[in-house]
Amino acid sequence: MEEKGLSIKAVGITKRYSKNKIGLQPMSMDIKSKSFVALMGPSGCGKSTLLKCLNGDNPATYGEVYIHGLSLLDHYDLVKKNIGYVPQDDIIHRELSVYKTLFYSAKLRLPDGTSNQEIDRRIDKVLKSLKLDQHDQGDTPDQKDIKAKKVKELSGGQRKRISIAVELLTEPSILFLDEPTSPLDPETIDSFLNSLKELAKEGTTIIMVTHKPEDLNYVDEVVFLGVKGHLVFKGPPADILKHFNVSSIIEVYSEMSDLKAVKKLYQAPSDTLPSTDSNPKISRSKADSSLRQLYWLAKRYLNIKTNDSGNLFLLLLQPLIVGGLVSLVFSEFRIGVLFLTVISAIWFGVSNSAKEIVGELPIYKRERMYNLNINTYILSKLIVLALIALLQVLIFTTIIYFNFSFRAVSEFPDTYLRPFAFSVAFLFFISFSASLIGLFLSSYFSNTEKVMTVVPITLMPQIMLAGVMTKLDSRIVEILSFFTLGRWGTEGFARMQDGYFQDRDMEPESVIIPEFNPDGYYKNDCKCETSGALEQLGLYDADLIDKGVLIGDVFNNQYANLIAVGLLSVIMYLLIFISLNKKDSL
Ligand SMILES: Nc1ncnc2c1ncn2[C@@H]1O[C@H](COP(=O)(O)OP(=O)(O)OP(=O)(O)O)[C@@H](O)[C@H]1O
Repeated sequence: MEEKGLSIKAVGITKRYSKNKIGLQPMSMDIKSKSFVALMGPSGCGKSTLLKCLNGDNPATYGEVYIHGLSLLDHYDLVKKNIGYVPQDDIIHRELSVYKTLFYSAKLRLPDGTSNQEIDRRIDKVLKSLKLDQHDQGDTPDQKDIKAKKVKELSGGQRKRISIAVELLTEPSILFLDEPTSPLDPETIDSFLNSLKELAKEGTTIIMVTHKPEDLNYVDEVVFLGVKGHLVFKGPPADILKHFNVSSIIEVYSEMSDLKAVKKLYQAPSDTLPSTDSNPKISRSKADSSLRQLYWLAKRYLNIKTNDSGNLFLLLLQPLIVGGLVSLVFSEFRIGVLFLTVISAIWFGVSNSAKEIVGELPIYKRERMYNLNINTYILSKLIVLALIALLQVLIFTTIIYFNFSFRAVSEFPDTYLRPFAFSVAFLFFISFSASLIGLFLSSYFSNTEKVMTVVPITLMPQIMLAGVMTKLDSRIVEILSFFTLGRWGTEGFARMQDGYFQDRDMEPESVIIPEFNPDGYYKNDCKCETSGALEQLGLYDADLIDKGVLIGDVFNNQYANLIAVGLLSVIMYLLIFISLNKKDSL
């Protein structure tokens, strides 16, 4: 299949989406090395679909694509590093500086052991080749070098070029660009397309989706698709008007939006189709070195978080506000304080993580195509989110601890949140586990709005099934509560508080959180045995234990709570993995 001078050979490729929806009609094409190709056609005709079939992002249902003579499906792990791809969305983080964006991408993509000097050399080279090393017009000499600017300070066109620069760092032999000129003004388009033209001359084959007729002045070839994924033209730009017998590209667009006209000009493949069997999914190899990748992913993520100082400030303000409110609302230490402490820890975890994957989905997908390992990606998120959760829980617990040690229940002066270090550790575990819930939502849904709609729905059961609002007295409700952190967290935290006092052999009347009724607190002489925090939760319906639905003794210890939270975390981790894995190839 090796054919000299060819970068891409597509043989009888066809794309069908689910429900047999047509993506591409059968087509074949050869794309020569070092050529600059424009891919055009009316909206929705299948340009992005063709691009994704050629680069492996979403492979063809039937037919074969060969990259430098190697089958894309059979040798994906070999050929993927020759491919650069910038989808329609930017594939860079807005909070990082341009230099850090390129530096981390190089660390994540280039082979282990590439020196920092080599990385700097490549960064300078790609910035120069995309003409990003020059100051903007009107810049004063003391204005920031582009490398020091944050991505969010750049114009749309500059951002697009930085996305391309990320791809060029690995010196790919083929570059796929999906509508790179859309956000550019005419003057910038000229310098941008000239720089792509030079890149092609130097050896990079470029396939670029575009809607702009002017872009044809810069390319060597045009591939034109008509509606419903029909190939209708492939040739030099100078021939296109003659081929369609029209006087402007706009007329080509209007003709090729009509299915009848399209069918007349459709270029069906002449080659024998290699197979009519459905293509298998592309298999992706593991990362080069998972530990090294984990280090750079976590470092980049931490850098993104610390660079976004406004958001970091709000994250740390949360425990101050919520802790302050709990202190304000409760005049004494009651079961409600324990409950709200646990619910706050859950809230911190879920809200910190809910946007973290969905918000960078195009970046994740692109890096996954290249060499990203799903486990290292999830772990890198968890490391940084754990750090944030620890800080939040520490601030929150400190507020609760000091406030209620001053304002313990008047008749029971020993009653306030303790022991401090264990409380922080336990709440951190709950918050960390809640981060996994947030990450799961973030990995499952395809946009941030959906995730934010679902977050409150996820939190409600944590509140309702914790056994504080009401006794869990039906079998189904009790069983449902097993799947919430609210239940295991509140119960475990209550048990920890009770245990502390029991271990200290304190006077019975100082048992933590005396039960409150409208006439005051139960005193030792009438109700001391049921005055523990755990007893006040509506959990463990004795009836259900009698009937054998619950195994009372097994659940009745602190470890059971920790194990339950641990198990929920493992389930959540697996769900995140499955959701991310499903995004690989649609
Ligand atoms: N993942 C998908 N599942 C189902 N249908 C899809 C999917 N992606 C694209 N399509 C459909 O395939 C057709 C071609 O879409 P595609 O995005 O390739 O067109 P396009 O020419 O790139 O459009 P535009 O110029 O608007 O970007 C459209 O009808 C689109 O709705």
